[in-house]
Amino acid sequence: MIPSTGTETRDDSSGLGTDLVLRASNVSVEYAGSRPTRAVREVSLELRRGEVLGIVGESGCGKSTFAYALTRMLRPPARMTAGVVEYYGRDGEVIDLAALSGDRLREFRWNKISMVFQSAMNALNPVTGIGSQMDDIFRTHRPGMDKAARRARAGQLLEMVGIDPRRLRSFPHELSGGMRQRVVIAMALALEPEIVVMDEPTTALDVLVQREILDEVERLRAELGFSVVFITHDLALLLEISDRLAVMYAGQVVEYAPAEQVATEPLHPYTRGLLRSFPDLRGQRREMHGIPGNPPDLREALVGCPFAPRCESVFEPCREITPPLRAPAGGWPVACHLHDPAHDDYSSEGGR
Ligand SMILES: Nc1ncnc2c1ncn2[C@@H]1O[C@H](COP(=O)(O)OP(=O)(O)OP(=O)(O)O)[C@@H](O)[C@H]1O
Repeated sequence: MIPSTGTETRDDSSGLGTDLVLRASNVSVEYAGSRPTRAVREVSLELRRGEVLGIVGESGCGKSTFAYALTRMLRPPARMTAGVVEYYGRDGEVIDLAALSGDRLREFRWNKISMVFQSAMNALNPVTGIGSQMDDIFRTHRPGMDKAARRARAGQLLEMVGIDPRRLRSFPHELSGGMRQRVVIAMALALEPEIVVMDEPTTALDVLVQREILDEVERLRAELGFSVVFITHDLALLLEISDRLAVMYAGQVVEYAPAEQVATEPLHPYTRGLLRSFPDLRGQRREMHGIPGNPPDLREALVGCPFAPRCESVFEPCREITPPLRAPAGGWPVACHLHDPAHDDYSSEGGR
């Protein structure tokens, strides 16, 4: 067991603590089948109190599967085949999520960690009013609350995400997509969790609504102090909202760094490719170049660097040796031979 971090300090004035709240160590997930899909491969990430950790990568690189593993929501045929996910409480308690089941797991999920998915419609029950869905959360998890208190709190939560509390009487189909997603966010925050995992929460919405909701999430995070794991394929967006960023490719983390470092000096050729694939949100126009080719089939055994077939800087070791995620001197973790001093001879010969 990893020791508790209860002695670490916290800077409450900035709202961004330095202590851990969640740690994934060497997590691997497989989808069973005649040829199993190794969707997540030995991923280790840490989430600190109050921070936004962004996870980015193209479709199919394992982001959602990892999010499900973090929240103990994997369902067969998915199975966590290795690794540990641990929650670090404020009081120094450490909980291995694998040890939770039944009521304890349900309780943990709403009280400590909650999840917001891309499709609000899937998260809401279409035949039940918003008010009664919110009421259910309190009835289940706060049995001491009476009806009036539950109703007042539900109204307060809607107001918090910018929705008129009279909407408690509405059904999901009577709300716009943006409003539904706000309702889902309000529900995720209902029990004041310490961690909110958001998987493409605004992708289905138009750009203006997306912007409003992201501003709202940022405001709430500053106010309530929860941590966010934010998953998307949109790197430009993540650079704006994240403190740190993990870039995933083929089930692995290939770069893990503070967002401003990724924005200004990305190390991995894949990260550089992603940066070139999106327009700059700060208004600078630049030509967009997608990354040619496709991510590998995760049912195949991968030899060497999984990005090598698409990499503009590929050199000798890449096709044979899988680069480990390692921080070069003065740098941050990156899985690329270009940044491994052992290969300096090759990489200086034009690899970059
Ligand atoms: N239910 C499933 N059964 C089998 N394989 C699956 C299942 N769900 C996902 N996969 C596979 O797992 C791999 C990772 O998928 P995952 O959805 O986690 O990636 P992602 O990065 O979140 O992509 P997206 O952005 O499209 O959601 C892919 O190869 C995908 O085909």
